[in-house]
Amino acid sequence: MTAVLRAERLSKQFAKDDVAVVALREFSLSIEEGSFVSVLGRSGCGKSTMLNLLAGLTRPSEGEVLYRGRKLTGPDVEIGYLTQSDTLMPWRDVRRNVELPMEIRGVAAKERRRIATELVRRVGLAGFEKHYPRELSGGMRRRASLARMLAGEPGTLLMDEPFGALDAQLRTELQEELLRLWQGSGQTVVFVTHDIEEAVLLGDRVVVLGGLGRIVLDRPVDLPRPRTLDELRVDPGFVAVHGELAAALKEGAR
Ligand SMILES: Nc1ncnc2c1ncn2[C@@H]1O[C@H](COP(=O)(O)OP(=O)(O)OP(=O)(O)O)[C@@H](O)[C@H]1O
Repeated sequence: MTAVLRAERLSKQFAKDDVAVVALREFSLSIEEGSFVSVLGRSGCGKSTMLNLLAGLTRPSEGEVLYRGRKLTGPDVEIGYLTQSDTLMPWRDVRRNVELPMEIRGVAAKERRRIATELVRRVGLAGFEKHYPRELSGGMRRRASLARMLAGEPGTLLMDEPFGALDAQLRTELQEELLRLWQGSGQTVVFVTHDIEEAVLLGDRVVVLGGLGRIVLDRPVDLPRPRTLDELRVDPGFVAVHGELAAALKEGAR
C-alpha cells in the first residue's frame, strides 16, 4: 500500500487581534491509497484546519502536504472536499449544482444530466432536482453538496462532519450509501466526525485527535464489512474499540 496523502509536520497559526492563535502543531499523518480513515476529535481540536490544509485550501505556517508524492500548493481536482460551510451556488438548482464538476470536465450534457439525476436520487433528493439551495433544508443542502462532490469523481474525498446535522434515520441511510459508493471504488476517504459510532462504522482506521491536532490514538478497525450499527452494537469487538476511543477522546481533552 502506498500513501496517497501525507501531512508532514504541519503547523498552522492564525493572527487574531494581533495575537497568534495556534490551531495545529506539528501534525503528521500518512493516508494509504484506497483506505477509509475516520478522524475523531472534540470541537476545536483542529480537524477543519487539518482538512483545509489537506485540501490545499489554506497554506500551512510550517510543514507540507504531499499528494501522490508532490507538494500540494493549492486545490487539486483529484481531491474532493465537502466542507462544513455551504458552498452550493445559489443561482443554480440542485441538478445544475451537481452537474457543475462534470461541466468543468467537459462531460456531454445528456450524460451529465443522467449522472446528476442518479446521484441526486442516491442522496435521497429525488424530486428536488429543480429546487434552488434556498428552498432546501440545511440537511438537504448537505446532501446536494455530497452529490456534487461525488459528481467530480475525485480520487480522494475529504469530508468534514457531513452527516452531523441530519436526523438519525437519514444519517444511517447516507452512511450506508457512502459505503456502497466507496467499496470497490478505489477512492481514498478522510472522514472527520465527533461521533465514535460513526467513526468505527465507516473507517478502516480511526485517528483520534486531541488539542492542536495532537494524535492521541491511531488504530486500525478490523471489524468485517459490510457493517451495520445494529449488528456492531452487540459485537464484543466493537464494544472494545468503542471503549478505547472514548478513553482516547477523554485523554485528548486533557
Ligand atoms: N480563521 C481562523 N482564525 C482564527 N482562529 C481560527 C481560525 N480557524 C480556526 N481557528 C481556531 O483554531 C482552532 C481549531 O479550529 P478548527 O475549526 O480546526 O476545529 P475543529 O476541530 O474543526 O472544530 P469543530 O469540530 O467545532 O468544527 C480553534 O481554536 C479555532 O478557534
